[in-house]
Amino acid sequence: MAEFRNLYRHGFARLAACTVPVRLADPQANLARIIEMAVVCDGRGAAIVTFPELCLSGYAIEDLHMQDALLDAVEEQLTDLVEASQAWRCVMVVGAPLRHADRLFNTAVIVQRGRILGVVPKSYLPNYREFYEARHFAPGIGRRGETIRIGRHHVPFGTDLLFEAEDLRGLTLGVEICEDLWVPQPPGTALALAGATIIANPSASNITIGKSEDRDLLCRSQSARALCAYVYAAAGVGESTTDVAWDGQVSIYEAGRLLAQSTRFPEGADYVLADVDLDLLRQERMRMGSFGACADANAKMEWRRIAFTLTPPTEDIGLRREISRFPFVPSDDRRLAQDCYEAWTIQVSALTQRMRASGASRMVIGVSGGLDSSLAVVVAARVADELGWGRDHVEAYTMPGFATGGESLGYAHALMNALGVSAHELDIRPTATQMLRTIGHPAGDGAPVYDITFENIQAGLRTDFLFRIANQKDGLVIGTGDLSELALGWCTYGVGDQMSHYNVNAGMPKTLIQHLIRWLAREPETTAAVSEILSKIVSAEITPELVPGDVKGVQSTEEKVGPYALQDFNLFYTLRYGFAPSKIAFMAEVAWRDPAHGAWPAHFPAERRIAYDLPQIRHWLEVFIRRFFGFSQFKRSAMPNGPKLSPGGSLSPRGDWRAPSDGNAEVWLEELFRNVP
Ligand SMILES: Nc1ncnc2c1ncn2[C@@H]1O[C@H](COP(=O)(O)OP(=O)(O)OC[C@H]2O[C@@H]([n+]3cccc(C(=O)O)c3)[C@H](O)[C@@H]2O)[C@@H](O)[C@H]1O
Ligand SMILES: Nc1ncnc2c1ncn2[C@@H]1O[C@H](COP(=O)(O)OP(=O)(O)OP(=O)(O)O)[C@@H](O)[C@H]1O
Ligand SMILES: NC(=O)CC[C@H](N)C(=O)O
Repeated sequence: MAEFRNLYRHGFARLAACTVPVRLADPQANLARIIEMAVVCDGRGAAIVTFPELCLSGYAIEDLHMQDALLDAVEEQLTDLVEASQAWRCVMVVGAPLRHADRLFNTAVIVQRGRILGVVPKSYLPNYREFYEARHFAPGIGRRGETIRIGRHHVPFGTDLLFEAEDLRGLTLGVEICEDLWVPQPPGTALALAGATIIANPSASNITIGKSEDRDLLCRSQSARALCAYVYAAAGVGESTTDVAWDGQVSIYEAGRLLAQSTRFPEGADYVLADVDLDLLRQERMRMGSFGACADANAKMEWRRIAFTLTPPTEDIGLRREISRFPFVPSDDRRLAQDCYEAWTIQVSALTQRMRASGASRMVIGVSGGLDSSLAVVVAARVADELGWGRDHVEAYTMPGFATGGESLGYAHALMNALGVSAHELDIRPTATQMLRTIGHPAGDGAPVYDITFENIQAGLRTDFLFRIANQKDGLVIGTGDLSELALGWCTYGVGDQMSHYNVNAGMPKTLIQHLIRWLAREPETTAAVSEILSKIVSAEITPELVPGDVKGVQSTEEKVGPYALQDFNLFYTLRYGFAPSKIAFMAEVAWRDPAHGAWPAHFPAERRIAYDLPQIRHWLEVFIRRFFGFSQFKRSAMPNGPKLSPGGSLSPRGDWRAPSDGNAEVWLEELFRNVP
């Protein structure tokens, strides 16, 4: 179990960004601080530990950089660092001034397990405003394929170095130094295109008002554009304040997302750790063919790939990374409100366009009193407003069947009335009974045989009625099935709720629908009557109501297909990143095992803040795999049009997800059974 819970086993790698107090021009004192930090970070299981620019000598020491006594001392201390590093697994990136080819370079020295793996010189030297680096250093740009001597070590030197872990898929390190990130074409871009997944930036970036935001923008955008992890370690305490000041901020980013950041102006040494997802980076690069095309266009350059063996930890060392319980739903209140607004606006604008373009004059919709059709009818009412139609152009039908509860029926009527749409009740039972009898089904004569045929006849007749009413009234049938149901195949195919003329909910995961309805209920534009009924609907149990309740209580959808919270989690990581089931299970356990850990989305009811343990996670993931890969693709391959909503993906065969309708789930099940205890 400890092995299963090890982050390295699931494609994560722990990175550290450190700032250490420097003593100006005192490499021995500085090495002592660096070693203290390395011991801490290595002990916490870090694979790569990045220190600030020129931290062995101090950055802001001006012409002292040209003193042989200092430069000799730097080399001596580096030799000591190499010795000390035999005790650790981590790769260290340490800033040092080094002499080479009759010049002085501002470099990063990459050290691991008693070996200097290479030395990367700073490509671009700032020599403007408060910076005078060109007075001391030679630019590293264009220096490739060289060897530098440090004490008795002869090691690769240049901007052409990539450091690759032989025993951890996807861990390739590239290094650039401070100003390198400020230029239009940072060396890190070429490094990433050549395969670096992690860019380390040892930096000495003095602080001025507002500069921390500028750095954040640069790091974040570089990590997004180059699809990499970006580690930024700035110099802080002890740097000379002769003319400037330092804030020692260290940060770790991944593909546009800030993973960890220290507070600024620490009093001494400080560090952050974050676990980056190497699978996510690899998957994103593989998926976005444009990344590969850009790499090909830059393929002229030659690279030296320095291999090293990491021997990552194998025990449970936790996961230093926030995994949201609801990947489709942000926890942050403002972000969630913004996402709900956007989802709602996308639905309204998409359906408005389709109504305009089709020439139809009405929307026909089945309203059950459940979540999906409630959202869809509210959208339809708003579309009627947008089109200047009057809400009577929304032909809403509630169609009680054999299992419709009084509560749902009441909600359906209340919602239709509160919205002011054309409200109808159409009892499908006589037709359904007739059909059951005609095909010789025992339920036609009242026998309690509640099988799939019994269920689907009801779902099918509702659809049949809606389509014929649409013909009769010049309307389009508005579909209600959501993304989560499509993922699970939880709908009745063809002659059933799988089909419509346009499905406004096709891109909407169930976990987001609940929040969107809560958000709509709170919106100032929503009338009190609509708001009240929406609040009731969102609190009710999710059920298709196709099987009479007196047989087995309310027919609970989640008892059958699993909690939507988990199934949306499974869907997100399967669809967006193609992660293996064992990795999804590992992440789900981190997210779900402790209700007290991590943020819940705002307004999420306290009584629903529950935990799932690994056996439950494994069980429902198996159900997901069987339904998603093994069963339901034929329903998606034939699905009607509807807008993509979430960056997590859509399931349209014309959009994010194409798959064979006659596939199977073997490879995923086998991986799950083999790798999840
Ligand atoms: N690969 C494939 N390619 C083409 N056709 C394939 C197929 N695999 C099965 N089929 C056919 O499809 C049939 C199965 O599909 P289907 O007829 O849809 O039926 P099925 O998926 O078995 O049942 C529908 C399920 O969805 C639930 N439901 C229905 C309506 C609404 C909601 C809701 O909560 O919103 C839930 C309902 O409770 C029931 O459990 C098979 O019997 C077979 O005839
Ligand atoms: N009693 C009903 N009256 C009218 N339409 C219904 C009724 N029951 C189901 N439908 C239609 O079939 C769709 C699927 O229904 P079902 O209730 O089985 O699942 P659901 O996904 O939970 O949807 P909802 O949350 O809208 O109930 C509904 O969205 C609705 O359009
Ligand atoms: N050390 C450096 O390269 C600092 C330059 C960088 N542009 C900064 O302003 O922080």
